[in-house]
Amino acid sequence: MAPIVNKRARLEVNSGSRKRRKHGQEVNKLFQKSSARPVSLDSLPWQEVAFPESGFEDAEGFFGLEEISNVGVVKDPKLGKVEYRISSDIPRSKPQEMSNQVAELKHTKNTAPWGVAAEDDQWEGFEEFDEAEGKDAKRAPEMKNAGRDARDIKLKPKGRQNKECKDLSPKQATSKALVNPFDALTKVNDDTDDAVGEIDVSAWDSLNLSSATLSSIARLKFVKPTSIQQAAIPAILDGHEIIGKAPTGSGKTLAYGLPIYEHYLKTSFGQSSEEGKAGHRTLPPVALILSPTRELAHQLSAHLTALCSEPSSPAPTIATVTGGLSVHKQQRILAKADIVIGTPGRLWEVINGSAELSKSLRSIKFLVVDEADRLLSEGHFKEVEEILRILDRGDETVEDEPEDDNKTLYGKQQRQTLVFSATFHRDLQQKLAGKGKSIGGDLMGKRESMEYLLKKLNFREEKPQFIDVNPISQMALGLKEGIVECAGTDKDLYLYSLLLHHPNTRTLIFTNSISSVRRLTPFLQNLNLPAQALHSQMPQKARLRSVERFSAPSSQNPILIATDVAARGLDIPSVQLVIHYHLPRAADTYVHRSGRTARAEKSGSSILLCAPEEVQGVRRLVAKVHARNASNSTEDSKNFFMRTIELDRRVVSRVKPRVVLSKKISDAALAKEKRGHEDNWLKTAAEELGVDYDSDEFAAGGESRKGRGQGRRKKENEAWGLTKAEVGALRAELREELGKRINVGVSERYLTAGGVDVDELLRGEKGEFLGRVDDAMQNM
Ligand SMILES: Nc1ncnc2c1ncn2[C@@H]1O[C@H](COP(=O)(O)OP(=O)(O)OP(=O)(O)O)[C@@H](O)[C@H]1O
Repeated sequence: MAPIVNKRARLEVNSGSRKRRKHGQEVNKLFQKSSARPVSLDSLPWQEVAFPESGFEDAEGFFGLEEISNVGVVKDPKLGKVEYRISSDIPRSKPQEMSNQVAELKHTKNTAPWGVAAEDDQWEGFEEFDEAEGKDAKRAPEMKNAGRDARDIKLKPKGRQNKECKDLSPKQATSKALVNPFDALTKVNDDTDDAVGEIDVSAWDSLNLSSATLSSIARLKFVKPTSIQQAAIPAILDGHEIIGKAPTGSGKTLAYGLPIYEHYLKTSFGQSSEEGKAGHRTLPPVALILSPTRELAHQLSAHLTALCSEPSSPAPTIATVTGGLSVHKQQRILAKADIVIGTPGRLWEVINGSAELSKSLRSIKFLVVDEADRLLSEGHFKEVEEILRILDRGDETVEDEPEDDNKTLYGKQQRQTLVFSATFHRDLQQKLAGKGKSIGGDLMGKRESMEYLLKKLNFREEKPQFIDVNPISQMALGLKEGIVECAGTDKDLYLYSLLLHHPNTRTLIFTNSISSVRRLTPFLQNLNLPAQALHSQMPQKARLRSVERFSAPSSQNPILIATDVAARGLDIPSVQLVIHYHLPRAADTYVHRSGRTARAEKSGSSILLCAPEEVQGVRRLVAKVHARNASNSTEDSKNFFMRTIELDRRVVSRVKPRVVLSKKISDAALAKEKRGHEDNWLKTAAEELGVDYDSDEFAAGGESRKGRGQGRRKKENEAWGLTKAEVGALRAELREELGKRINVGVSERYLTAGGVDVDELLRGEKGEFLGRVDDAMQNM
C-alpha cells in the first residue's frame, strides 16, 4: 500500500485517564480565547512520526504522517472556517520535547503510533470541515491532500511546503503580468516562520478582526495597529465612509487594506462549492483602489499581496491596471480580479471599452481614493470623474435592470467610499473637521470644500467620518529637516558634497523637472555614484527597473533622482535621506517628498538645497508646513524646524574640479542627444515643407538670437561642439581627479569616512535656522 501523507493536530499526547481528558478539554477552551492566534499550517514545527521500533509493524500504511502538539483546531465563528490556533497560555513544545513525546507515545499501549490518542483526541473539527467544505477548491493544500494516495500528491521539501503560496497566491502567480519591484519590499521573511507564532498581536483585539486576518498581521510582524488603523478600521468595518488624514508613512494602506481583506474573506467563504470548483471567485471585485502614480499602484498591489498571502486562506486576485502595459492584457486580468488597483487614466481606458467590466465594477463594495488631494486636484480629477461616472451609471437605470445576485451582495447603495491622504487643502480640512475659521498658515489652497468633495465622490453617507490622527503635523515624527544654502549655479557641487557626506545612505533626490533628472543622473554616474533616474517620460519597464535597483537590499549607496512622480506614497524601506534639489512648487509636495523617509516610526533626514533666490519661498514653505507646530511649540523651539547645515567649505572647494569635469561630460552627451532629436524633427518638418535644412546654419541662427535663454543656448552649443577625443580627454582627467584623496585638514582622510556630522547639525547642536517662523509668517 502506498504511503499516505497526513497531518494531525494533537492536544494531548497520552491518552487514558479522566483527569487527562478533563485537562484536554480545558486546554481546548484556551484555543477559543481571543489571545489564541491562528497560525498557518506551514509555519508549525510538524514532526514526522518515527516508525515504531516494535509492536506497530502493521502501521506501515501511516508512514509519512506528521504531527504537532499543543495546537488547537477551532472553527472561526465569523468566517465559518476551521483553523489551527496556538495560545500563548500554553507553552509550545520544543522539537526535543516533541520527540520525547513521540518516544513516550511509542510505548503507550492504547495509542496509535501516529499520535492520535484513541480516546483523547480533542480535535473533532476535521470531519465537520470535510462535510461542510469538502469540495471547496480553496482549502489549504494540506487539507485537500489529507487521506489521498501519495502518488497524487506533489510533495515539497519538508517544512517548505507551499512556499510559493507564501509569496504569492497561485492565482496571483499565474495572473502576474510583470515583475513588481515592490514585491521584495513587502515580502515576509520565510526563514522566520517559527517566530511568527511568537508575535503577540493582542493589541489588535479591539479591532474585532477575524483570526485569519490576525494571522496575516502576525506574519507581517505588525505588533500593534498604527493610530490611523486603530481609528479607521472599526469605522470601516461598521460600514461607514471615511476621509482619513494621517502623516506620511503611518500605515494608511492597511487602514483600508485590512477591512477590504476581511470583507473578501467573509464573502469568499460564503461562496457555494460550485463556484469554488470553478477555480476562482465568481463574485464581482470587492474593491477598486485609485492611485495617482503607476509606482504607487504597483506598490499597493505588493503591499496587499503580502497581506493576503495567508496559506490557509483564500487569496484575492489583485489586478494592477496602469499605463505602459497592454490594454488587452489588463482587461483579461481585470476580468478575474477581486481587488483592482489602478491609475485613473488607464483604468478608465480599460473599463470604458468593456461593458462587462464596467458592470462588474459597479458592484464593488469599497472605492478607495488614495492620495486623495492629488487625485482630486485640478488637472487630475477629470479621469477620476469619468470612472465615478461609470461606477454610478447604473443609478439611473437601476429600475430597468434585472435583479442580479451580485448587487444584493455589494449593492451600489452599500458602496463605501474611503478617502486617504497625509495632506488635505486647508479649507477642506477645516470643514471636514467641523471647525469654523481656519487658523491660517496650514497647508493648502482655497478651491476645495466639503461640498465639493462630497459631491464629487458621491458618498452614500450624508456625512462621512473625518479622521485626522494628527491635526498638528503631516510630517513624520522621526523626520529631521535641514537646509544647505548655496548659489544656484553651485547646486550640483553642493549636491555631490552632500552625497559624499552620506556614504552608504539610500538617498532620494527630487527635482522639479524631467530635464534636471536627465542631467543629474549621468552627472552623478560619472562621479562613480550609482544613480538611477525616475520620471514620467521613461518607459514603464525602465521606471520599474529604476525603483527595483534603488530598493534592492544589496544595492550599495543607492541613489534615485526623481521628479515628483516619486513624491507620493512610495514606501521604499530604509530611505534615510531625501534631498530637495529644487524648492518644491507646493508645500504639500514638500510634505510628501520628505515623507519618503522616516516611515513606520523610523528616523530620516530631509535636506533642501536653497539658492538665495529661493529663500523667500523657503520661508513661506516653513510657515505653511510648520504653522500649527509653531503655534503649539515653546518660544525656544519654534524657530528650529529646519536647520541650516554648513558643509565644510574646504571639502566643497576640493571636489569642485571633479564636479566641473563631470558636468562637462554629461552636458556634452545631453547636448548631442538633444541636437540629434531636434535634427530629426527639423529634417522631417523641412522635408514636409519642401525646404533645405542645414543643422549648422540653424545652430548659428539660434546663437545669434538675443534674449532669454541665450546664455544657455551658447553653453549647449559649446557642449555639443566637443569632439569624441575631447570628451575622452575629459574622462581621463576625471578618472585622475576621482583617484585623488580629499585632504580635509590635519587628519588626512577620505571624505567617505565622514568628515562632517550632518546628523549632529540636524539635531541642532550646530547651525541656525534660515529664517524664523514668526518672521516668515509676518512676511506672508
Ligand atoms: N501596524 C503597523 N506596524 C508596523 N508597521 C506598519 C504597520 N502598518 C503598516 N506598516 C508599515 O509602515 C510602512 C508605511 O505604510 P504605508 O505605506 O501604508 O504608509 P502611508 O501612511 O500610506 O504613507 P504615505 O502617506 O507616504 O502614502 C509600510 O512599510 C508598512 O508595511
